[in-house]
Amino acid sequence: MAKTKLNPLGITPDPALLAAAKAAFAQAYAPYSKFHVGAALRTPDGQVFSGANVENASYGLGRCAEQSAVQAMATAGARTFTDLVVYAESSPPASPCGACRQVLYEFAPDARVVCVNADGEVLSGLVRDFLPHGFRLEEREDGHGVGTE
Ligand SMILES: O=c1ccn([C@H]2C[C@H](O)[C@@H](CO)O2)c(=O)[nH]1
Ligand SMILES: [Zn+2]
Repeated sequence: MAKTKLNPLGITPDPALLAAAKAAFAQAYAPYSKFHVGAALRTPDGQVFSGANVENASYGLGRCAEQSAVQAMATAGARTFTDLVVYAESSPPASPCGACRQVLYEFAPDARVVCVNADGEVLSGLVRDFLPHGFRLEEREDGHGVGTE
């Protein structure tokens, strides 16, 4: 596939991850924005975790789909992922917000991100492309937060 400005990785979403992201999308709780999003990621050993956006009457407490998926992964004991698919029906596809980029960067700065919509439009990049100079324990030399986890 030819690389485009929005899809520099020149990739299409993994079918299993796309199916999981669509299933999560169907469960999104977004009565305020009406903007449904589903996300699914795969760990190096092949486990798939998904999440949807979950909003709140106290708007600022809403949780994005990408963060929901990362929370599911971490809660299951997994600590990194190789691929993330984000599904929404917008054009261009939903792109992870700044907060999500930092949450993704914590666990998988080198993961591939593929954002896609119902028409198959793709927005892609590595997590580190979405968040240049991200803040991460392993990449710091000042000993910040070095612990046992
Ligand atoms: O990549 C994105 C972009 C937006 N949202 C959610 C946040 C909010 O619930 C709604 C509108 O921004 O969509 C996500 O979950 N992921
Ligand atoms: Zn977000």
